[in-house]
Amino acid sequence: MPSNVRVAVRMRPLLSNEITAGHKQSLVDVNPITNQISQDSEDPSKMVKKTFKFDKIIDSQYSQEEVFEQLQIKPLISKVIEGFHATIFAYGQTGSGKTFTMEGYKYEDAKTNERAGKPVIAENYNNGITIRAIREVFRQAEEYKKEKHITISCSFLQIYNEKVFDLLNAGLLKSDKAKQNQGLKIRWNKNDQFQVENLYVFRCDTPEHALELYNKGIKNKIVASHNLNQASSRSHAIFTLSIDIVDNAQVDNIVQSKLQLVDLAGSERQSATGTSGLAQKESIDINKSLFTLRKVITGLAESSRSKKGANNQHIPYRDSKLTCLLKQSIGGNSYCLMIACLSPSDHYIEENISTLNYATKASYISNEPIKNEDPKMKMINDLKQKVLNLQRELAQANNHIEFLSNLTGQPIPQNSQSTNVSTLNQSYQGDQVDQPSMIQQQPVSQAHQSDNLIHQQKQPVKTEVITKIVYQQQPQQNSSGGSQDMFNRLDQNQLSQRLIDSVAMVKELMQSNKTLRETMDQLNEHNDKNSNELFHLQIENRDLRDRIEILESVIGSSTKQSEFDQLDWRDLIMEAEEKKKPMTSIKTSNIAINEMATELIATKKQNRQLSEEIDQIRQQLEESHQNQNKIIQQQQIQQQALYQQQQQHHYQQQQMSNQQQLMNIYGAQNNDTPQKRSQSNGFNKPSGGGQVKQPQTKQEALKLLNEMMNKRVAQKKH
Ligand SMILES: Nc1ncnc2c1ncn2[C@@H]1O[C@H](COP(=O)(O)OP(=O)(O)OP(=O)(O)O)[C@@H](O)[C@H]1O
Repeated sequence: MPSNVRVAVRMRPLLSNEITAGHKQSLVDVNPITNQISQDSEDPSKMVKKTFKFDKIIDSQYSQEEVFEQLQIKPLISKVIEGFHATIFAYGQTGSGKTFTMEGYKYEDAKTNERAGKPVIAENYNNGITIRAIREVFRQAEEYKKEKHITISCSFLQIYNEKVFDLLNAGLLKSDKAKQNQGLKIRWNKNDQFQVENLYVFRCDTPEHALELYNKGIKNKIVASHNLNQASSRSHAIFTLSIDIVDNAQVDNIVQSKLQLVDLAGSERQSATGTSGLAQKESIDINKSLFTLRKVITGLAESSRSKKGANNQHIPYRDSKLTCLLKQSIGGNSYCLMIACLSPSDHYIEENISTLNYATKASYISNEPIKNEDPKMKMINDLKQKVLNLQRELAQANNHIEFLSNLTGQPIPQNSQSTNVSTLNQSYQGDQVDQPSMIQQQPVSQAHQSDNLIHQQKQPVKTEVITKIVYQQQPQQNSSGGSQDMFNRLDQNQLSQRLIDSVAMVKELMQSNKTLRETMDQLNEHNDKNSNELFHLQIENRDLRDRIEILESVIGSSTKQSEFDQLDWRDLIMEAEEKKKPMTSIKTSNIAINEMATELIATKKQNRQLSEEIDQIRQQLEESHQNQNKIIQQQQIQQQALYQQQQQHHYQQQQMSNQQQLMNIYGAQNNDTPQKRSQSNGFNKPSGGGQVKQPQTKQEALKLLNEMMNKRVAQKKH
């Protein structure tokens, strides 16, 4: 049965900081009795009031508990326990109270509770819809315990800048990883649903466990918003409770449903955020999801209102991650509740009107909630029904052949005898299909055939030829009451022609039956193969994720190399496994743990050997460095000695050249030929003819030269 998106509006009180900043209560008229809300026009000069009507209007006086009651969330959860999907989402501008409505609790309080060893999220009047809904789901599941076996799991994700982040996979939200993180992929699965790949899903046996996970996700949301420089108002958070329901009376009857609780990003317009140009483009990208959501709401509302119907209009679900994930909720097969949040401040009249407009559009959207049977079981049941129908048709056809054969006195064809039908039936015994009583009949006498035909007439007979025969024979039976009379009246040629037609048709029927059975077998085989493959892949995937998580927690807890070396790997893995245990539905087997432990111990050994080798190489390197240094020192000493020798040599040469000059000068004074000077060493004979002392040092030579110069000057003067 179609069900429109239910829309409620919640107006929060004026906040103290808004009063301080001079905000005033806008002229908004909220009427929870008539469920009408009237908001002033955006342009005060026009003095026009816009009035909207919704399923529920909640003013600022309502407590969180009253909101939960008034929005009839308990009956909605009953639908989820029956097997229907449901979504509750909060929409509105930043600061309008979406998070307060959905979360409500203070994360700081949860931290204090955790430290005190208390349940992290305690009962509190401020608790929002998500927390109350989690408790209610578990309460109702407990109520149905005798009739149904219910398993509850949860997941928590965030969409920011068109990337999907797993809020229950803390490893990927660390600062460096969060920035590189390309986000999880969304795929279209065989059940006609969008599904987030590799999203952690935890089985929860108690509401406390689910709340613990919810709180963990909120904590990770805060961490991620810090690491991604993102404000909470720019990301969408979706907490999902998945519920598997098995009917105790009919174990084949497996139903899977989910409850999505969504806190959307702030829906303020670009003009209100004051961004322009590049910043505006970035802002649009960040909120592409919200932009597309509005397009989807508008498209669905228009097609609901137009006579054409939704099928004729393209709804751009695929344009954003958020709308992909909300496809079933908005215009799909879920029950849906939208909570439009408003601020009473006169600064936000325009935003409020925009929110109310979209809320109105959403209220036109019509969903078609369906019970979500397990697709595999549904297919098996459909196929069983098909087999049953085919068996009926075949049995009817065989009865006709018998009847016609008896009429003409021909032997009954082998493949149409009832014994064959029975054999065919036996092949389905394993499926536990109730066989129609008619199929089990042995060949009946001719006199009973007419009764049988009347009985068959009540069955859904699809083949044209059988219907024709039944119609033709019925008046004859009524008028004459005997088949022999009818035989007499019918032309024998006509009869045999009909018989041939009937046999051909029956053959055709049997052939199509066979083909159908083969197709069904192939389908079943294919289905089994796929399920098997999927199952193995899921196990492999889960194992890998478990392994990654364990390794991450082990490596994360040992940052120093020395600590790392001293770790008892087996203990650590067991410890990490133990921590993870209550959160995951499937435990890693002991064998796998042992294998991992052995692998890690081997790696550790190799690490040690490598470190020893590195140490040896390092030592050898140091020794060779020392040798090198010694050689360099020796070379330096040798170089210095060489340099000194060169200096000495240079000095001697200089001295010699000085002496040579002196000798030249001296030689010139005495008119000596260079030969003579060199022979007599230039200093043997003074000009006065007396014996002159040969100068031994430079000073003596200079002194001598001075004396000679003085003498010469004196001679010239004279
Ligand atoms: N019904 C309410 N009663 C009292 N205080 C409220 C109510 N609703 C919201 N508030 C307060 O208003 C402030 C803004 O609310 P909230 O953070 O829930 O807005 P929001 O729409 O989720 O914003 P954002 O889009 O930035 O996440 C908070 O301080 C919150 O405590």
